[in-house]
Parts: sequence; structure tokens; C-alpha cells
Amino acid sequence: MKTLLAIDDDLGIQKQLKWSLTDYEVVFAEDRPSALQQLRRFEPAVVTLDLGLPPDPTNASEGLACLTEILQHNPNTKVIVITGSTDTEHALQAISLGAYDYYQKPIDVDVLNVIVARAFKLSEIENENRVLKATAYKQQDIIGNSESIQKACRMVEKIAPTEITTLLLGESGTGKEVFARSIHKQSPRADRPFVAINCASIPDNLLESELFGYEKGAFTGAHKTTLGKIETANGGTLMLDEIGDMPLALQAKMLRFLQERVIERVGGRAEIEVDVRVVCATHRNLAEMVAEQSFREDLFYRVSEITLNIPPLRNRGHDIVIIAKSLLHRFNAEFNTNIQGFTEDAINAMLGHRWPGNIRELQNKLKSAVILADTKFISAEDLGLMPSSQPNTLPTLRKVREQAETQAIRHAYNVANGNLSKTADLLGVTRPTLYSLIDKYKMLDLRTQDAEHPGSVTEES
Ligand SMILES: Nc1ncnc2c1ncn2[C@@H]1O[C@H](COP(=O)(O)OP(=O)(O)OP(=O)(O)O)[C@@H](O)[C@H]1O
Repeated sequence: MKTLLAIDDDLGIQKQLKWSLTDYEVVFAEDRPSALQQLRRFEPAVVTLDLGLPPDPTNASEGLACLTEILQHNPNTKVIVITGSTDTEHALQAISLGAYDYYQKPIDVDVLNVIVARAFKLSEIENENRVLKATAYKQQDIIGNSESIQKACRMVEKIAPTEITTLLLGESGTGKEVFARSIHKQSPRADRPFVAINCASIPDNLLESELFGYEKGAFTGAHKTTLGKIETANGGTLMLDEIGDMPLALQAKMLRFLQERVIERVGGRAEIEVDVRVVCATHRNLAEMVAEQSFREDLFYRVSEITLNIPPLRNRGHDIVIIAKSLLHRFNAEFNTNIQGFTEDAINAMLGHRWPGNIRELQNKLKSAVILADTKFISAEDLGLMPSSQPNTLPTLRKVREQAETQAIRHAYNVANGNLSKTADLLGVTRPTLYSLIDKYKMLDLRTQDAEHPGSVTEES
């Protein structure tokens, strides 16, 4: 049964409401403090509120204050304000403060029931919309159910509403930009611009003006004052991709911007205030770069207020197949093809492949497979994942064994969702044997990612 909170200090009215609103569980509060207590306890979707509450029952001040606090607690609450028969002024004031509707005494059971039912219905529709929006958004952006991706998504949810400067670490093609966009979309800045700039793809001498903009006449060819990416992102989010590739000279200027949130355009003197949230990303080891003095330590700490590690595709278990299927759907639409799915050998090959280029590599392999496939199902060969399809000279037996074993280990590891004990079981070997194979084939990422014993070292072999 849906819960309705009725806020009224008149016992007679409380009884009347209880008898009238029989489709709901009606809970009561007689003043502002108890209303807020009940609100926290029951989280009702709909509230009826008498504006004349103690200690000021002849006026609307306490009721209006209560309304404001209810909406502060949960802006989605549908508050139906109840006023005296002639008090239209306060009723309208309540609507302008965010009340859903108003109702004038004396109480007519039928009318009140219609208003309350409508309020619940609207609240339900709004709720569904919110869930759908959140799901649709998640589905299209970050696809995957693996523990590692879910963990990263949970972090994004926590980071997004804050202003904290985030550093995204991950191999190339793991989806760093997708994650940066996700932080932006879930933040209060979602309606403002998201601007990404790849520091590695712009020549050093152009990067400064690209980021900070330039004044007319700042250099030959500067015909008009031009905003840089930082100013373009004003109010929104700026993604500095491949921050590790930013030249040292520019790092100092970037640090000043991050510390003081002011910039100077190239060739300009004026200090311009900008309100930008910054997300940085790199596939490099910034801590190592700091030690080698190719990245400023102070900037490192500034950009990595919080660090989010994006797992490589090979450590996302069955997500590889889920992402492949969703990409297949997309490419079928794009190329007007009707490929139905994957052969078993293709699925096994995908689960066993190392994916050094991560999702981008998967996209490329799939795109060409969709275009070139002769049958309705994509095979490992179509994906270029058959040992025989690689134009090597004849492989040695040792090489074939190594390839088969690493592929089988990775496959089992993905099926076992990163649990090494289960991986060993699936492969029919003991844990020590599995460890020595992992060491032999230098599959070190499996060791550090072990969901059961993270960072464990060989203890039994
Ligand atoms: N979880 C995911 N599901 C589906 N597609 C994804 C996912 N993550 C990333 N992608 C897609 O993979 C491609 C690479 O992602 P993105 O450009 O964000 O990676 P990146 O880590 O920023 O790469 P680089 O370091 O090379 O810039 C994009 O086309 C993106 O849409």
C-alpha cells in the first residue's frame, strides 16, 4: 500500500483524512519537526499539508516553511496544500514555492481522492522516467556487468556530483573518454559543454593557444581573438586526454589555471576567470614520469585528487562478448548487414585474446568482420583471431602450445570472473600449476587482478 503523509494539527481532520483516503496507508504529523521526522522515516511520494501549523496556526508562515523543507529533503515529493476556504493567496504562494496542487477546506472526500490519486500517478510516471533515463544512459555508454566495470561505475556515481579533479588511468582504447563523459553527464554540469582535448595529438607549439586561446595579433595569423578549449568549456567539464604528453613548459601554466581558476589568453594580459571542472586521462605512468622529472610533481597531485583505474578489456570477463554483441548490433545498422551472431570458436577466441588495443581493437576487428563475413555468423577467422590467419611462417610446436595455453588460461580466467582458484578448477590443474604457467607466460596482469587474492605472489609452487 502506498504511504501518504498528512500534516495537520487538527485531530478531527486527521480522522477525516484517515477515513477518506482508504486506498493509502496514511501517516500523520502535527507540526514541522514531526513532519520532517515522518518524511525521513516513510519517504512518502505524496504529502498533504495544512498551511496553518503550530506555533503559528492562524497564519501560513509555518506551513510554507514546512513546504520548503519537505522539497529540500526530496524535490520530487508531491505536496498538496490544504488551506482555509478563502485563503487563495497563500495557496498560490505555496504553488510558486513548488507545491504540486492546493485544496480548500471543507474536505470533499471524492475531490480529495482524485487529487491524491493523480499526485501518486504523476510521481510514479516521473520515477519510471528517471529510472529509464538512468538505465538507457548507462546502457548506451558503459556497457558491461563485470565486477571491475561495475566497481568503476560505482566510483563514477560518487565522483560525478563533486567538483573533484579526477585522473582516469587506463590503457589505450579502454574507454577513458567514455568514462569522462559519464562523469560529466552525471554531474550538475550535465547541461553545459563537455570539451575534450588530446594533448598528444596537438603539436607542442600549438597546444598552448589551443588550450588558453589567443588575442588578436598575438602571433602571425592571429586575425581575431579566439577562445581556447578551457574557456569554451566554461560552466562545464574539460577533459585533458593524454595529460602525460603535455610539455613541461605548459604544465606550469596549467598548474596555475588549476589552482586559481584564472587564465590568460596567449598575447593577452587580462586575467579571465573560468569555472571548469577538469578530468584528466593518460595511459602513461605519471608517478614514474614524476620520478624522471618529465612531469611536475605539483601538477600530478593537482590532477589526481582522485584516481580511477579503468580495467583493460581482457580483465572484464564475459563483458567482452556483451560489448561485441552490442557493437555487432550497431554495425549491422551502420552497414545494412544482417549478421546474427558469433560462432562458438569466435566467442572462445574473443575470450582468450589479449586485446592490447582494448575496445577500439574489438571495434576494428568487428567492423571488418561485419563487412567481410560471408555467412550469418562471425567466426574466429573473420575476426582475424585464428593463429593460422596470421601471416607468420610455420609456427614451432612450442609456440603453438604457448599460444593454446595462454588462450585457454585467459578464457577460463574470464569465465571465472578473475578468480584464480576457479580458473585452476576450470582448467583441471592445481593453483600452483596455474601460477607457474602464469609466470612462465608472463601473464602478470592476471596476478595483480586476482579477484580473490589481489597482488598475491606464488606461495606454493
Ligand atoms: N564499455 C564500453 N562499451 C562499449 N563501447 C565502449 C566502452 N568503452 C569504450 N567504448 C568505445 O571504445 C572506443 C574507445 O573508447 P575511448 O576513446 O573512450 O578510449 P580511450 O581510453 O579514451 O582511448 P585513448 O587512450 O586511445 O584515447 C570508443 O569508440 C568508445 O565508444
